[in-house]
Amino acid sequence: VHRIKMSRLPVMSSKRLLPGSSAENAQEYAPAAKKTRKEPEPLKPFAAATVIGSKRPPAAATRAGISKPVRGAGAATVAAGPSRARGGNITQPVGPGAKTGGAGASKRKPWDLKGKVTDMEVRMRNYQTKVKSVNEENEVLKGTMVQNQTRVAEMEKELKRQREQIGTYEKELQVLSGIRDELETALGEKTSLQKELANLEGKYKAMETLVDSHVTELATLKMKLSVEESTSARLQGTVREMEEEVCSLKQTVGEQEDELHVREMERRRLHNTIQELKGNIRVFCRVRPLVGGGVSKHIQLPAADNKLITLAKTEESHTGKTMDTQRNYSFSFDRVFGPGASQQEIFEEISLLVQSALDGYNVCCFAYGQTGSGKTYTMEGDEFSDTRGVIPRAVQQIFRAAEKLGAQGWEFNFTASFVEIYNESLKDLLHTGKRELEIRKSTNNEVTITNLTYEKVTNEDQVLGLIALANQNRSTAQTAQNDRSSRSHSVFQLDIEGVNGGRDIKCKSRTTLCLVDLAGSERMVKSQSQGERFKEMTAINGSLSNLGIVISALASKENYIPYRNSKLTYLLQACLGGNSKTLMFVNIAPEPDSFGETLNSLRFASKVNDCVIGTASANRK
Ligand SMILES: Nc1ncnc2c1ncn2[C@@H]1O[C@H](COP(=O)(O)OP(=O)(O)OP(=O)(O)O)[C@@H](O)[C@H]1O
Repeated sequence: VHRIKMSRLPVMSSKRLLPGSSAENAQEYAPAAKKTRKEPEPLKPFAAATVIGSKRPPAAATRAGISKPVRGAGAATVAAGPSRARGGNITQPVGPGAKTGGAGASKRKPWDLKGKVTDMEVRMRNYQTKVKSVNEENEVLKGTMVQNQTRVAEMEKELKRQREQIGTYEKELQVLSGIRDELETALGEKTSLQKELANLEGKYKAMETLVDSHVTELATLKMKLSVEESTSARLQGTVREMEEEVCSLKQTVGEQEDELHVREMERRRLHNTIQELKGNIRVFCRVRPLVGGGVSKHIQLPAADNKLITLAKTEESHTGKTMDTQRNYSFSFDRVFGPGASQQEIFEEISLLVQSALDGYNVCCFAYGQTGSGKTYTMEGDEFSDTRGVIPRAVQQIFRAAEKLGAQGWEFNFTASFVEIYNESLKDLLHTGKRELEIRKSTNNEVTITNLTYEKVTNEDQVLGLIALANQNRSTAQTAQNDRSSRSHSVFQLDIEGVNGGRDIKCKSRTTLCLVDLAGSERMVKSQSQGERFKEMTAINGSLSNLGIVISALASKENYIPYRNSKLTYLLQACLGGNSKTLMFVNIAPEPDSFGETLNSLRFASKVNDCVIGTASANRK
């Protein structure tokens, strides 16, 4: 308030004051008037502070100056008023004094120079005091400035340190950011691991449940086991008893096996004796039924005897004066089968002979007779079980008997072959291509054919398959040449090799079961036979008559047996010798117009029947 009043004073006084003094007053107070309108300068407060409390510590003033310079200045300026007011002789004379002085100056008489000088001296002293105070303020400010400069230097140092610190922090921050990234990755991993853990925990729980159930099961099983163990202990006792029993039974079985073997050997001996008594070559006669049914008048088969057959022929009187005469031709064979005999009946008679093949004897069975007399039917038969012929039945019997003998320690190997002899040349019926076949005789008198298929067989079905193949190959050849099968011999051979290694005596046998379907035996009618037919007939007749010759040579124990005169006898020599059992079927056609051929066949068969070929001995080593 005082300052405002003071600032207005020079303005008012300028109009009133004398030119000389008013200029000084104007210079003195004009800045003060400006100061009230302008913002206070920064250093003012310090001056004011120094004036108000010069005894106050400079630090407080410094702090005030640094922190709030503008406001402080304001406060200091306001505070300066009273201090000046309290200054006594400055304010009093300037305020009221101004009024007074002004009034005094204006009231001083122009001549009152002394008064004016006094006023001027008062003013002068005021100014001096003010200058002194300003100088003191200046000194304080200088000190403060030095302090501030030191402070600024410190601050700069601090700033620099802070910056370095910031740099360090930034680096640390970078490191920390890296660590943060790692942490984030680790966190991600942690999350996935937590999930996995949760999953595993679930599984673990499931496993625990499973384990619990297994533990329960185990407990149950343990209980069962203990029960079983006690049962087992009981059973072990029983087993021991049974083992002892089995031991004694084994001993008994061994003894019985030995006995069985002795009996088996005895059976074989007796079987052979029976065969010998029956003759090593036997002839069965079989009469085919008439094609249209009915009974044949010229063939008589006495009902009481199944060994006789009589052919009756009525001869007309040439002159007509005498009665017609009847000639009977009677033949006796080991067995005669009438037209009603079944395939089964036929086989029963020869099954004993087939058994001989397993007992170590060569066996040969062949069918002789004119074309259409029933040779193929007898040997092969039809494919149905009831009408099956000798070959399939013999094969079945052989394999069944071999299986039974297997229980007594016998092991058998079988080899099958099927060959056709046509026009004195050989054909492999188990092979479709053409091959050069040659009959060879080894040093140990074994007869083999070079290039022939010898098929290893282990069961009946395999053999039947081979027979079917042979028939197929034979019928193919038949289509090329009419009625070829009637004009060729077919020879089925089953080589049997048996070993009994289980006993002290090693029994080994090698035999052949030979089943032959001969060519038609009808004689050659010279006028009708020409070219190929003539050649065929010559070959057939030659081989069949040589068969007869060989058999009678064997019967009369001649030194030389002409086996090599025909392929048939050469091939069958092992089965026709003294070491074999031979069965011949003579097949008869019942038609009257076959009378001549029938008589011829029966005569041939009768000759064979009369032969007694030496005693056969088993092929055992
Ligand atoms: N005992 C029989 N019972 C019924 N039918 C038979 C009998 N014997 C033969 N036959 C029939 O007579 C016909 C001629 O028989 P088969 O073919 O066996 O004579 P084959 O002597 O073998 O003649 P080939 O010399 O031409 O071969 C055939 O149809 C056959 O089925």
